Amino acid sequence: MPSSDSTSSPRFGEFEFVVVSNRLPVDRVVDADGNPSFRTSPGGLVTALEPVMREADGAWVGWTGSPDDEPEPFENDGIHLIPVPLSSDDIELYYEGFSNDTLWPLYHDVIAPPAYHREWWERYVIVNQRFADRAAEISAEGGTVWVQDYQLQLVPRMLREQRPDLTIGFFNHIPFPAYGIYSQLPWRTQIIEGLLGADVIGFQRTADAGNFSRAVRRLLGYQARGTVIDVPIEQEAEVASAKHRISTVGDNKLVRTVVAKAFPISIDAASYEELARRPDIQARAREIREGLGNPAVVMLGVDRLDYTKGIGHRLKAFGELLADGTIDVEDVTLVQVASPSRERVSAYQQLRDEIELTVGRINGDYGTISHTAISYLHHGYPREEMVALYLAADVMLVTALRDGMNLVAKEYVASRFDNDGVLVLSEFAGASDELRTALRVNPHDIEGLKEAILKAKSMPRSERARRMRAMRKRVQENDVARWSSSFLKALTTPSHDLALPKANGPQINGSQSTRPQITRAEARAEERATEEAR
Ligand SMILES: O=P(O)(O)OC[C@H]1O[C@H](O[C@H]2O[C@H](CO)[C@@H](O)[C@H](O)[C@H]2O)[C@H](O)[C@@H](O)[C@@H]1O
Ligand SMILES: O=c1ccn([C@@H]2O[C@H](COP(=O)(O)OP(=O)(O)O)[C@@H](O)[C@H]2O)c(=O)[nH]1
Repeated sequence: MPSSDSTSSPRFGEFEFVVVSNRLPVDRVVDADGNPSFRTSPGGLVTALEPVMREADGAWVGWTGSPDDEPEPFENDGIHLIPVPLSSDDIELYYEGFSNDTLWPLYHDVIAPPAYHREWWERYVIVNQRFADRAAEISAEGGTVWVQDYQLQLVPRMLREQRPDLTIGFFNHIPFPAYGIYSQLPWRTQIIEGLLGADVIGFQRTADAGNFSRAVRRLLGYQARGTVIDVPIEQEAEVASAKHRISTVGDNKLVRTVVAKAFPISIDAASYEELARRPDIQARAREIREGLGNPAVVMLGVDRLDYTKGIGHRLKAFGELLADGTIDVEDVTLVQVASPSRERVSAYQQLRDEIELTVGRINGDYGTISHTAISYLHHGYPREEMVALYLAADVMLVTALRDGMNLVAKEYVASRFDNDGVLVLSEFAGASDELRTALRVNPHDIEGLKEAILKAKSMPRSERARRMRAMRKRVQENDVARWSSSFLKALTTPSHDLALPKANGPQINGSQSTRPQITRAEARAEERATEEAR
């Protein structure tokens, strides 16, 4: 595999295409003799990027998931994996602290209070620099780097400072909050500046992209019209190396154009359908129902045990329906998978206690010897078991209070090749922008949630099929391969071709500027559309 030799300090690495994410897409496996090794984990992102990776001989930079682990770069399934070490202190301060106890609650509309600690921020900067240095070291001249998610928001700028020759993309998998919330962050300007190092910044929803552009206008005063933001040039080198994104505005001032736009992520829909059609998985789905005592209706929730997922609201609605006798424990069972997550962060420990107390109470109050109201599973399951659960479930409950996308909703739809099953979907999950024929709910409205659960339970077959067909079409058409290809296309397309109408712009180097002009009315219309999408 290509490697950079530190003794000769090459200016450029050899990889034309590099993905950078907090975690590498690998699982640690230990063989019979106790020897550890890594196996590529079959996530959607890997599936989507595998063909691009192979074609471009790409590399993936990230953490292996274990503290103080620094294996040599290795190759797996045609992907070069470049580990970045994180010490126990880094994990505590950068990952559990700043990423998951500051940014995560802040970006999810302060459902839980974010904690602001200068020590966490300082480590976030140090660790981001480590990821940026590694990516800078291995990227080929003029290559493309795609940075993933909120843990690494400073990487784009850090990378550009070292390597202005690179084309840099960033995708934010979680929401970007409204300015009134975002502005709490003591380091709000540094984060925005970090992100603006990218050429294209992708968000899950149009509303997220709008929130980001407004934050840029408020904090930095840069022009942000439509999906294009003008960023003043800082380095001469940028002008030569990023020609297709350089433009002039106002008094012949040079700017670099940055696109901030929605690219809703998806799943490898075909692979879910393939699994769902397998006889052994269908047999497992029947076995699951039998194991539950063959209730007339099986409801399902699948979430990381996270306060953003609205598990408590779902349990409250379900418990009240049992309490008022509208549903009967003999007829309806709720299976709740709550996979362990971020277990050292106190908000997550507290949530686990609350949820498990509630489940225990509901089961104690309404369960019978032969029927349990809630089958609660604090485990993570492999994909085959997930699909069996999706097939076994008459009703899928996704009641997130705020969620970037929620892939579970899309996986349920992709698995239901029988055009059956009802999806109850929170309007606060990114998926609700696309899955318009789901039963959409506001999870804070417990009465509304109860009504939706009852409606789902008794929905006629023809209506279930009509709604499911429309959602399946959407998920099949907009799968994860489309997501990655549309993002990468945006990254290599001049910004004016992406979003804005053509107009007569100023001249640069004797040629037409790449920066088109839009009228005030067009800018206002774009703002209105963004507000409406929210
Ligand atoms: O790595 P962890 O701390 O264990 O957390 C798991 C991942 O959770 C987040 O997922 C988000 O991305 C999904 C795909 O785009 C999206 O559907 C979901 O709504 C988001 O919450 C997180 O963004 C990842 O970085 C974590 O690895
Ligand atoms: O026991 C489990 C629970 C969840 N998942 C997967 O974890 C992902 C969860 O993604 P989502 O976007 O719904 O939420 P996130 O956890 O990323 O916030 C989905 O692909 C699920 O199939 C899984 O493989 N096993």
